[in-house]
Amino acid sequence: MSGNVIETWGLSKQYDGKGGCKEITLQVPRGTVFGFLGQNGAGKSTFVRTMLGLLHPTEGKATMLGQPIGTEASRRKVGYLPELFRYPDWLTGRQLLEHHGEICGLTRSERKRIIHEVVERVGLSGRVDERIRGYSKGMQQRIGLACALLSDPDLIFLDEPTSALDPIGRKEVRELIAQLRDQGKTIFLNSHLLSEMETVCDHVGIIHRSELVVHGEWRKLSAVKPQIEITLEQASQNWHELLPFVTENRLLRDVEGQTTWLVTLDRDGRVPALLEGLIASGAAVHEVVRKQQSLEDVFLYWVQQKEREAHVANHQNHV
Ligand SMILES: Nc1ncnc2c1ncn2[C@@H]1O[C@H](COP(=O)(O)OP(=O)(O)OP(=O)(O)O)[C@@H](O)[C@H]1O
Repeated sequence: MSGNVIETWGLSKQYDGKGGCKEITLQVPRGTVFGFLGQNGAGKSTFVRTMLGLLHPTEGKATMLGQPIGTEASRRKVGYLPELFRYPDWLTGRQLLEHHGEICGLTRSERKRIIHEVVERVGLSGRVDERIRGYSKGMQQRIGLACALLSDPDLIFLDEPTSALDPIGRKEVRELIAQLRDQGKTIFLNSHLLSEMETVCDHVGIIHRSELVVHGEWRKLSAVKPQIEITLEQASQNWHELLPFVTENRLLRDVEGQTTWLVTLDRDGRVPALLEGLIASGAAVHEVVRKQQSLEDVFLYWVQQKEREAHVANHQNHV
């Protein structure tokens, strides 16, 4: 098996030729937390459900843990927490886990040990013998997470795992995800909460209008549009016009003769030329700070890029 736990080649699942996900070619490396990002209706759930064999692809192929999707072997070491799944609420948390454990093929003694462990892990100790009917949304999400972990999976799909949790619960789930990754597990995470994804994900894939726009280590993807915060004195009014690689500039502060600008460069590696150009124009450079882009910046950049490409293609088709 390669170092990738998920590999897809032109995988599509469309509904009457529309929507869903289209021609997705993607690799998810083992031992990573992979964030799958997209707006509502972008195609995230369709992709996950197709990988899990719950939907049949309309085109392309894919493997999970080295096995073709749709087979029992591909799902054997996979856990899945669907978004806001409704569990039979007359059961207690423990009864639900017992049922899931049986389905996973765990023996009675394995169930006893593993249920104890996962309940501790998801922070439900002391509440597991209560009926699910009385659980808050956050507790229901925790019991769902416990179900997803029962079979000690190597690959875990979590669909919006923290949407119903309070800030402390979210932090606990982030820590749990990091622990699972440290044990060598791979976590495939669907979430709209980009600020949360940013702290926990190493790799991301961005899906827009059913198509994968880009995927990889998100901090490398952020290098596409470097931004610098720079503080100057005696800068000429039009300093940025003299430097063609400065694609955008915004005055952030003007304090006691020093102006601070947010400068966007056309590509990486331009900072020495920026400084040379500024000094040659007579400006004194007081401070240069590289701005780390947020995952939201990265997401918006790629989605807007995709929209621009679609607009140009549409325009050309109409000429
Ligand atoms: N059963 C279906 N029949 C027809 N169209 C569908 C079906 N399921 C999803 N779609 C369409 O496919 C597209 C992708 O939907 P999907 O649920 O995969 O998106 P998503 O990214 O998971 O959205 P969300 O974040 O809102 O859950 C949408 O346009 C949706 O309307």
